[in-house]
Amino acid sequence: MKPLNLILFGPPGAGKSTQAAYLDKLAAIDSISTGQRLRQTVETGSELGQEVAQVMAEGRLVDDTLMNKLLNEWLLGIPSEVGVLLDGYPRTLSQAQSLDQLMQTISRPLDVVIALTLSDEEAIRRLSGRRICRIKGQPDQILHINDQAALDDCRANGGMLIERDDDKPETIKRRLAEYNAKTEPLLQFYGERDLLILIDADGTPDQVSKAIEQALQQRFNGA
Ligand SMILES: Nc1ncnc2c1ncn2[C@@H]1O[C@H](COP(=O)(O)OP(=O)(O)O)[C@@H](O)[C@H]1O
Repeated sequence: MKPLNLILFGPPGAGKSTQAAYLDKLAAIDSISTGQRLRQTVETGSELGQEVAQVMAEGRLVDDTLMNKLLNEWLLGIPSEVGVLLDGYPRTLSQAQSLDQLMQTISRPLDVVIALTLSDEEAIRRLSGRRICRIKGQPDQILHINDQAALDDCRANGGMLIERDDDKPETIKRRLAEYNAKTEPLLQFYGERDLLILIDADGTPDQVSKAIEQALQQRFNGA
């Protein structure tokens, strides 16, 4: 498949990071996961990191001006011959407008927007039981506390189980509310330009990946 420039939308818990990792392998794409990059900024302990940590822990959105500036830097860091997948950006109309401008300036047109859809109930179930298994020297694995085999496997490999600061019940509600109020309206913004593909995310990661792959094949290879 040709290098694509795409946006992956979806409410918290829809499985954006899991699908981004899958799409990374499918095509020549580098992904920018804003949540992940912001958490790295927090880990540096810098002044900016401390500010961001507070906003994230409350489930609010980081300020648009700052986000737009960071995104510009991150996007410019991606070689022009590979595509880009944006996971977690844009999240507001101001961010979408800023992205349009930047993509035009650097001649990197947006090819498609994939929106994962999931009910609030299922998102809450997933997020409140979500844990990260961290094993030294390996990429983080996401698992659910109901998955005993995955928990045992993580412990047996010397992994540490971590709950994200923003996966607390009150914060989850706030994040979903932010998504529904500020981000979901962007679907119309992209739908009007005929860039939007909706994918039901209420399935296993494999089922969702297959649905995405099929939709992309149909759109770009006419399969
Ligand atoms: N584009 C963005 N604009 C503003 N805040 C953002 C953006 N991307 C990430 N964040 C911050 O990082 C948090 C975590 O984002 P992310 O890891 O994508 O999780 P999720 O989408 O599951 O809530 C958000 O709740 C928000 O505080």
